[in-house]
Amino acid sequence: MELFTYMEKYDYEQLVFCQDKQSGLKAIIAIHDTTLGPALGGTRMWTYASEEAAIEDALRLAKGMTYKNAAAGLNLGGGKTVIIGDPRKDKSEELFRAFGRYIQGLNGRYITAEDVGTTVADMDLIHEETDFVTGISPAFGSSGNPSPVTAYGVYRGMKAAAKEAFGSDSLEGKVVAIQGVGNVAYTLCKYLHEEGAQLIVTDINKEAVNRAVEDFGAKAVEPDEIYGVDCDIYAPCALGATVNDVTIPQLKAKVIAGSANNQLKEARHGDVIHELGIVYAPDYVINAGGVINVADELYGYNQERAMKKVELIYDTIEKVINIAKRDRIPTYQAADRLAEERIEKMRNSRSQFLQNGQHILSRRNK
Ligand SMILES: NC(=O)c1ccc[n+]([C@@H]2O[C@H](COP(=O)([O-])OP(=O)(O)OC[C@H]3O[C@@H](n4cnc5c(N)ncnc54)[C@H](O)[C@@H]3O)[C@@H](O)[C@H]2O)c1
Ligand SMILES: CC(C)C[C@H](N)C(=O)O
Repeated sequence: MELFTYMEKYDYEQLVFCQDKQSGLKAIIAIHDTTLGPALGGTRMWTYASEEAAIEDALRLAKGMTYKNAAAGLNLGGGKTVIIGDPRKDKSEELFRAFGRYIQGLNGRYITAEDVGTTVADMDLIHEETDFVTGISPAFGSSGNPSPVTAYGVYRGMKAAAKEAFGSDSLEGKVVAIQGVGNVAYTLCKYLHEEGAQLIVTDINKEAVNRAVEDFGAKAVEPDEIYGVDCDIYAPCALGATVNDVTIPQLKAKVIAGSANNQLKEARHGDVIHELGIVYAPDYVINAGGVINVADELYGYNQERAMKKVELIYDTIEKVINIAKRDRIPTYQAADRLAEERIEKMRNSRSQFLQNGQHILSRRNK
């Protein structure tokens, strides 16, 4: 990959390579856009097939955070880190503290949090070296694990999408097919069960499936059966790219609404489901609950205030659907339009983030 050509094409600001021999740290911090404020995005720890694959992932995820944060109405830009390593074997205090020092070196241009492969305990170690980390333990007055809050946002967004598809936002009696019942989807199942939805679940982890069956009376199916089940709503909550040429012809759902990042394998799959009349709740809009929650730490964390903001994902999904109808475009394009318009409108107020030398983060700890 010609890095500068790529960065110029998609307008990335900065790419930081971090190497620490003693701890084994190899990390890439990608900062896509700080027009709206400092770049906030999680740290993913993963065993990548190659260094190029890790760089590509960091770049792609960072740009996704620019759009997620903008569409969520946050005054934050987009960035992301990937740490190359196996989260089951390669974690250590030295590694996360070394990483924390690199973040500190960016002096607030980038703020991190959890992502796939990292936990609250890891964020606490990073916090030993820097204040530019969120999703740390409630013991520090912070917000902790973002997953349950992400689930609440997905639940709210699913209701808004259901309203468009079925004429009512009630999920009572609706059949929801959930792919992956991990951290986010377990709590999502709880909300759906409480509202009287019927659940069909799958996971490659049998324990996770059994828990959903026992706790919420869910019906279990094999992983490759989930796409073709009779259901009203398909909720991808495991991997990306599950809306593709192979799965779309199997889908019976009228709504796609789940937590996974990058659900459409390619943009054109968003066009195909639009043509089929499926209401798609764009992934980065519906799964913004976690980032909205951790971002509230920057103002001194208040759970009630954060949950109120997350509740508004319902309204944002409605707004996206209305833009899609108004402009006769698929919802994934409408979401991009919403995010890009906000960034453009705010571009001129950029200097205000450093007005009188005051950074947005100076509000923290007050
Ligand atoms: N945790 C958050 O706050 C958050 C925020 C935004 C987006 N997301 C996205 O939501 C998704 C779920 O996140 P999570 O934190 O719940 O992760 P998780 O790892 O706890 O859960 C994912 C589950 O999917 C299962 N899975 C993996 N491959 C599968 C397959 N082929 N078929 C069926 N199940 C499979 C795993 O066994 C696991 O139980 C991820 O894509 C993540 O990027 C999470
Ligand atoms: C900042 C994090 C809580 C963000 C989360 N990992 C996401 O993809 O939205």
